[in-house]
Amino acid sequence: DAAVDQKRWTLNDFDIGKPLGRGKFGHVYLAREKRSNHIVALKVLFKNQLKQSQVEHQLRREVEIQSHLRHPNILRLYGYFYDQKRVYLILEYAAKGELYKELQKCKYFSERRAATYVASLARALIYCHGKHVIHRDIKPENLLVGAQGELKIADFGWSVHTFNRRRTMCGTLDYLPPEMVESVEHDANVDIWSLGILCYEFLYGVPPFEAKEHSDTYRRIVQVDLKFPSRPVVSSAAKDLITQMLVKDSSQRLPLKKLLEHPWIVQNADPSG
Ligand SMILES: Nc1ncnc(NCCc2cnc(NC(=O)Nc3cccc(C(F)(F)F)c3)s2)c1Br
Repeated sequence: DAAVDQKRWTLNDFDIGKPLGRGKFGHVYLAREKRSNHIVALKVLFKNQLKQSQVEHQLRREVEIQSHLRHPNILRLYGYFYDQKRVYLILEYAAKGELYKELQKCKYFSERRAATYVASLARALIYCHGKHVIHRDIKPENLLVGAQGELKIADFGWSVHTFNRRRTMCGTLDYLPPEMVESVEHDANVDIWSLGILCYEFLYGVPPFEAKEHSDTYRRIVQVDLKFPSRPVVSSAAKDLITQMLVKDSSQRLPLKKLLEHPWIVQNADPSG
């Protein structure tokens, strides 16, 4: 493992395979490291785009944060290298791809599948918070699925160490808690809010505060305008958990450790995760 971290990688060390997906800043390819035959995902980022968006510091922070994280539900970032025009991230390959595509395909998940995902995300976030790392960008687009169907949190491009909380606005509005939307001080409890949003979206197929206009989404978030549709039918235990997570006062949100003891999780989550 040390070899992986310290080695100076170049593109010649890899055979490049099929494209896996395209992100805002560049494409991801399947790749095989020639010496070890180890299969990885290679994310290619263009330096001029990173410069234009002034996110180089975020990328450095992501690489730094990810190099200390080891958890079955967190996608590994093995290392990085760069050439004249590009930066390459060497990532763990998630064989079953992007979760949001799965959610689009089956509209919403069963309560057992949703609870299993939420429990494994809670365990990954407990691990991150234990290392003073908050992800801040938990949403379906940043979740991947491993070969055994296990969930992997990816893309720590917006994560921070809690001692230097930032107020920059992040990605889509839907997952942001009131304190970030109102851009006041925020802490690890922001990830509890986003996990609550995710749990709702896993069960209903749409995030709870979705609206046509940004301004309407903003208002619904800060007012915590939480409504549960009559279809699909969802258990009251699930609604109770979501209601305990989507609380405006971040200190009153259900702690992640308590989430793992909630009846809906205990009765529905597959312990193997
Ligand atoms: N099947 C698959 N198996 C493995 N991976 C896959 N896709 C890549 C998932 C990612 C993991 N980590 C990432 N990190 C970043 O993208 N970081 C990033 C990018 C631009 C700017 C910045 C910043 F500069 F703004 F921070 C930070 S993308 C797929 Br599909």
